[in-house]
Amino acid sequence: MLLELIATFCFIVSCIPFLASAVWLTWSKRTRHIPHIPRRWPIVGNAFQLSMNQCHLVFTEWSKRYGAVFEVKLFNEKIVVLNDYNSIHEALVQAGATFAGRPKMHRTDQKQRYKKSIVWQTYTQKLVFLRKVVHKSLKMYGLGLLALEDICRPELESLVNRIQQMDGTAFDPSRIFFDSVGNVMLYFLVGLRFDPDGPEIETIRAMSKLFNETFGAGDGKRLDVMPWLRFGQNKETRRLETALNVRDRLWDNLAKQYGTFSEKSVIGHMQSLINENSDIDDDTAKECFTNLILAGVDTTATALTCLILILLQNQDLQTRMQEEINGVFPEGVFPSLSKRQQTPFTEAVILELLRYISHVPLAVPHSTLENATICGYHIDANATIYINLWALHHDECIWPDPWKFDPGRFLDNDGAILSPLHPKRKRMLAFGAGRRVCLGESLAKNRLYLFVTALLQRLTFVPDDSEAVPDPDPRSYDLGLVLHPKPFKVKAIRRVHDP
Ligand code: HEM
Repeated sequence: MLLELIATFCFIVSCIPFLASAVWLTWSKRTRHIPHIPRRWPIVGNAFQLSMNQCHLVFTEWSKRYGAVFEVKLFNEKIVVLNDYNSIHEALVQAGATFAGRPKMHRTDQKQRYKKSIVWQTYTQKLVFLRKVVHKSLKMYGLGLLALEDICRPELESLVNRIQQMDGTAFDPSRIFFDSVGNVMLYFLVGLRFDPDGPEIETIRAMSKLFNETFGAGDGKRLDVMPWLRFGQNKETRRLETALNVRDRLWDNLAKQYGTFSEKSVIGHMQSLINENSDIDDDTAKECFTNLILAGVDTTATALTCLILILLQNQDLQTRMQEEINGVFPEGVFPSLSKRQQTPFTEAVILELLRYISHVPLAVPHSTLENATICGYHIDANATIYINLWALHHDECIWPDPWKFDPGRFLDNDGAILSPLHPKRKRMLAFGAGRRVCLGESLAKNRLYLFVTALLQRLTFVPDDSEAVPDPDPRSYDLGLVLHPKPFKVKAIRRVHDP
């Protein structure tokens, strides 16, 4: 008996080191510390290693060396960057409630914009309410397919006419697309259309450029991480002030001219709630107007511009799209969303365009609302999180030869478009995912389709021989909130259809 007791005791004692190391291993696995980008300097952190204007490219390179989840330090701010599907999906979808915040930033503190905005507000009851209001009015007003077609048709007729009247002279496509997409958006938002050569569209174009430069993850970020910049007169501070002043002037002029907007429009609907809901005031309506104009115009107009740039280098692709489009929408038949399934190649081109250019490369910064774990790494509450959609969309494990523009990635062997549940489609997250997913996803996809089909149905785009066409490879684009290709000109030839 005594011997048995001694043997049991010895057995237990000998197990202790094994048990202790098992507990330690499990614990340390669960609470692994996020890899830091090495060579952090005192005070500046990794700032010298990070070229701000190309930070999406640098992050992607770092992810190959340090793993899909890492932390970078810019002065006082620590940013966790998520670079692959597993980490991004875990944060945005599986732990969506925890990662739905927005970080506090000096740039969005101005005039307390972060309390009024959809894009910059953290995850509050008010944000949820504003998202619902916008979603409901977009749906009621125009997301019905026929209504969207009705709204786009006059704009597209006018766009194609404007281009045809140029009679083969070269023009800047980004400008002319901005006008038309802008007018569709203005109609949704305030129920008005404006003369493309008039002051309103001109102001919106200027405002869009300023906001793109000011609020992107690139250069504009300096104002958040280098606090001393806020006190002097420098490029960044002046640009932020000008951006907000231009925006205020536009809003005041519209208010003076039109008062409140049609209740059927998104912002008019919001204005009608001002007396009912103490959370909504005129500043909230103005801020949401700004958010939606900026998020809804530049993104789509730039995608169209990039497509034209890609087609200039790839005339076979253009011809194949035109043949498909004309087979379903012959001359005189306005393209219709109900026939989208009959144009799988065009659909695949649009999906590949959104993957290839990934023109909102780092989404909008997120933040954690509580302590969290991603891929086994501990992340503190209130951490800033960058979602590197650029890295996800150019990940060779998902997209072999990622720098090749290949619509075939989204087609099956029979030439049909892959189902939205196909692993490839699920890994294309151009609009983000989860609680902060882009509010305009359906609108953007449907509108892009109508613009692409209406343009190629009647026009062929060819290079302007007098100027070199810039590289369509998105690695050469300029970073703001949205990536933009270098400016270029194009010629359009009116298509002559077979009788
Ligand atoms: C090709 C076109 C577009 C692309 C690629 C795009 C992409 C994105 C992305 C990546 C985000 C950030 C998601 C995140 O924070 O994780 C976003 C947010 C947003 N987008 Fe879009 N977008 C497009 C068009 C539009 C349009 C047409 C609208 C107008 C209704 C719109 C309104 C918004 C808004 C309001 C947000 C902020 C949502 C929030 O913070 O809760 N976007 N978009």
